[in-house]
Amino acid sequence: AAASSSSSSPAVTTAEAGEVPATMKAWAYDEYGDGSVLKLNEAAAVPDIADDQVLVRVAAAALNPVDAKRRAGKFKATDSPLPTVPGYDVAGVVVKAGRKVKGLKEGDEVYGNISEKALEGPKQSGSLAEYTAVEEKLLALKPKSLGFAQAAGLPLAVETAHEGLERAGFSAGKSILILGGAGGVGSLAIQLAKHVYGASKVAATASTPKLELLKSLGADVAIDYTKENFEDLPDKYDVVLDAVGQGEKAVKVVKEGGSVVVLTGAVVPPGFRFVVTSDGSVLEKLNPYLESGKVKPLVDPKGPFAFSQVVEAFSYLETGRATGKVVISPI
Ligand SMILES: NC(=O)C1=CN([C@@H]2O[C@H](COP(=O)(O)OP(=O)(O)OC[C@H]3O[C@@H](n4cnc5c(N)ncnc54)[C@H](OP(=O)(O)O)[C@@H]3O)[C@@H](O)[C@H]2O)C=CC1
Ligand SMILES: CC[C@H]1OC(C)=C(O)C1=O
Repeated sequence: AAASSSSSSPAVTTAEAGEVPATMKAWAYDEYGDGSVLKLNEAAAVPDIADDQVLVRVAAAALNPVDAKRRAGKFKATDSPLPTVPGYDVAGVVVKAGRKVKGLKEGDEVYGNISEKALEGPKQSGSLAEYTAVEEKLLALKPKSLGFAQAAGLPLAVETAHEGLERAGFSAGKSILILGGAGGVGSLAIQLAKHVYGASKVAATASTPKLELLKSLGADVAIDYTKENFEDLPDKYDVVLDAVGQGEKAVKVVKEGGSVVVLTGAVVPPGFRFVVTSDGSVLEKLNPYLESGKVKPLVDPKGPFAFSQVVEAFSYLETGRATGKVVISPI
């Protein structure tokens, strides 16, 4: 399921990129609810760009659980107004640049997580559309060795994994347990911990069919949660990264003075939770690892899903069984 390193032919040519229509196709919902509120709008307004933004012709997008939680109204108190075009992760081509944009130009192939704060005023017009407007600082040039679909599967998940490791003070020689190693965040957290940070030991949990995948990503120990409880095993870790919602169990296996980073669900001391901040400079920092294939995006083999299949793609994501990222491509 690991991404191929070949770059797929872009869905958007630079020539096409030069012509910006007034309307576009976009998936949207005007009320909170389950997947049935999602409708394909054939004539949505192409978003305007601010001075510090670029307009991206979307080639690929990826789904995140936060898209589904947001659509369910879980974050309505701090959400942007309805109607919403969902989608945080984008890969595509710059077709227009605001007058304060310095580092990007028309024709650049870019990728990123378009909402700086995932829960506080996320973009109302997201990446599940033909065009989206994004601040330059949230984007990076797409790694040349990755296709648009592979690149779209990185931003929010890899930024979360990176921020979690940074907030935990993870560093070379430390041990880590990753709860949910086969998911979008977990599959990248294993790779970052092992191949970027130089972990002494990476353990991760998944169900039986995914254990070999965890090892292929860099895990030294793959724990089958359908057969044993990690909290009953003798091993303790410098850091535990919880991408499942097992914060109360996670604290039982952290070493004295260690860190428990919780991405979702209950938090008990010494655990802490954070919400990812989008930052293009993190993608730039990781670029050598991504270009070389030392860190690979994992695109769930059930995809990439066609743009017309977004509802089906969300249904699959919401089973909680996705392996890596659910990607929508081409758009
Ligand atoms: N705080 C923040 O900023 C962020 C929070 N999150 C949250 O983190 C969580 C994970 O996100 P993401 O990785 O994108 O999710 P995914 O949908 O990609 O996770 C799916 C994976 O979870 C695994 N999984 C499910 N249950 C368990 C379990 N009990 N033990 C081990 N693995 C399990 C599945 O493996 P299997 O089939 O083997 O069970 C599957 O491969 C979500 O709740 C998300 O909302 C994500 C990003 C940012
Ligand atoms: C409270 C964590 C929330 O924020 C993101 C980005 C998720 O996926 C969540 O569940």
